[in-house]
Amino acid sequence: MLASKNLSNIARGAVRSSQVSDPKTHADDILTRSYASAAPTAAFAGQKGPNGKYTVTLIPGDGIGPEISQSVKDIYSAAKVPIEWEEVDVTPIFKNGKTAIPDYAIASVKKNTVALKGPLATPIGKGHVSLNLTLRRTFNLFANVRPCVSIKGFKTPYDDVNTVLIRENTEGEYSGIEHEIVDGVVQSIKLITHEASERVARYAFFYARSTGRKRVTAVHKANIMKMSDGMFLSACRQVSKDFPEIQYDEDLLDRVCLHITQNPAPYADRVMVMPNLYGDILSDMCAGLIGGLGLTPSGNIGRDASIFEAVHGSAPDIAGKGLANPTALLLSSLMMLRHMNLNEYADKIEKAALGTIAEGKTITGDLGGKSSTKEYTAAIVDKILKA
Ligand SMILES: NC(=O)C1=CN([C@@H]2O[C@H](COP(=O)(O)OP(=O)(O)OC[C@H]3O[C@@H](n4cnc5c(N)ncnc54)[C@H](O)[C@@H]3O)[C@@H](O)[C@H]2O)C=CC1
Ligand SMILES: O=C(O)CCC(=O)C(=O)O
Ligand SMILES: [Mg+2]
Repeated sequence: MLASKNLSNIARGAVRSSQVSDPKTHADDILTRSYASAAPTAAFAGQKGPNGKYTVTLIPGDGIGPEISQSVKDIYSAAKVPIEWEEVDVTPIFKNGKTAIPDYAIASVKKNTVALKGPLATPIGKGHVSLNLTLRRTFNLFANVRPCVSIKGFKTPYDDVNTVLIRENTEGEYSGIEHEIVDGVVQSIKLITHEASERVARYAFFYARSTGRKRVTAVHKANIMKMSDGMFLSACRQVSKDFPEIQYDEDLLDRVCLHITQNPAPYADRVMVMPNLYGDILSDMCAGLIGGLGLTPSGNIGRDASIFEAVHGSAPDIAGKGLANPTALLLSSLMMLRHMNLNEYADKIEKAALGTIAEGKTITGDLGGKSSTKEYTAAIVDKILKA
């Protein structure tokens, strides 16, 4: 349960959000609200140093991570964002026979309470555990907020996608509890607790309230996973009673996939909350509706720290070629700025980035353009300097 102090911070967020835009459905009008990150607590949203700047941990990551992180750094310098980056490398070390994230990297996030993270690659099958999941668990980043909004200037079958998906981020199918019972038989445990389900459900209702969304939909497969998803639903139902002004309903994951791809418009009125794996898959599917993974941000929100990262991975197929689209990481960083209450910087950068895409002259290959990561970044920087 969130402390009452935190409730009032969220209420303040609600006032800010309702002031920034009216409830039209055009992408232009909803963007600011959609990339909002309703902070669970302002007390843990960055520490300002004596020089007036915030120190933020930066994990550049693997594959395209360093390229897109450099792009964010260049854009932040141009926009004079009062942030000093504390760059850390999370290449795993071996500690007590297990893979671990280096202590100094953990200490940096703990101290700064806010981090921006590039993608981290995870070996398939054998090899070290996902460091992304390790970070989420280490800092108890219980809610993964994944907004997905149509981008003006990039034509897709729909121009009115505006979904917000909140994924339980610490357990479920991602618990990593697996064992071989006998030769040829493996068991993988989907762990669902009432506590974690209630916590993420409460966050989803807070988020809906503070961003002007009128409904929370719990997405599940409780027809099949009667006990685990059943418990997730019972926690959501219980929490919904505390938010009488927000409508609550439930829908099956497969049906949601069908309906969103047929017509995403009705989903613009709500927040969808769901167990871990469903959120992982559904967020990539939604990204496909707006032009791909180069465009979708996310925030891993906890009480003591928050880590912002793109929905996408390390994109090994294009790494090191200067082709990556840095927009997803940039938009994640804007969620971070709003989380830190640095809204004016976020607005300035968002306008320049989305304006560059809308013009369509200097865009990356995934959006049908011919520009490199650096050229696209330079176009955004140019817009910021001329603003
Ligand atoms: N949060 C994280 O750090 C995540 C890490 N991963 C890890 O990343 C590695 C690669 O995973 P994949 O399945 O290949 O997924 P991926 O998301 O890295 O790539 C999927 C496709 O989208 C494209 N793409 C992704 N980001 C792009 C960008 N910014 N600009 C242009 N195109 C982009 C890639 O080129 C690729 O064709 C794996 O080791 C996986 O475990 C995957 C997802 C999230
Ligand atoms: O940790 C990973 O390698 C993949 C995680 C992932 O796909 C996600 O969080 O969306
Ligand atoms: Mg994923």
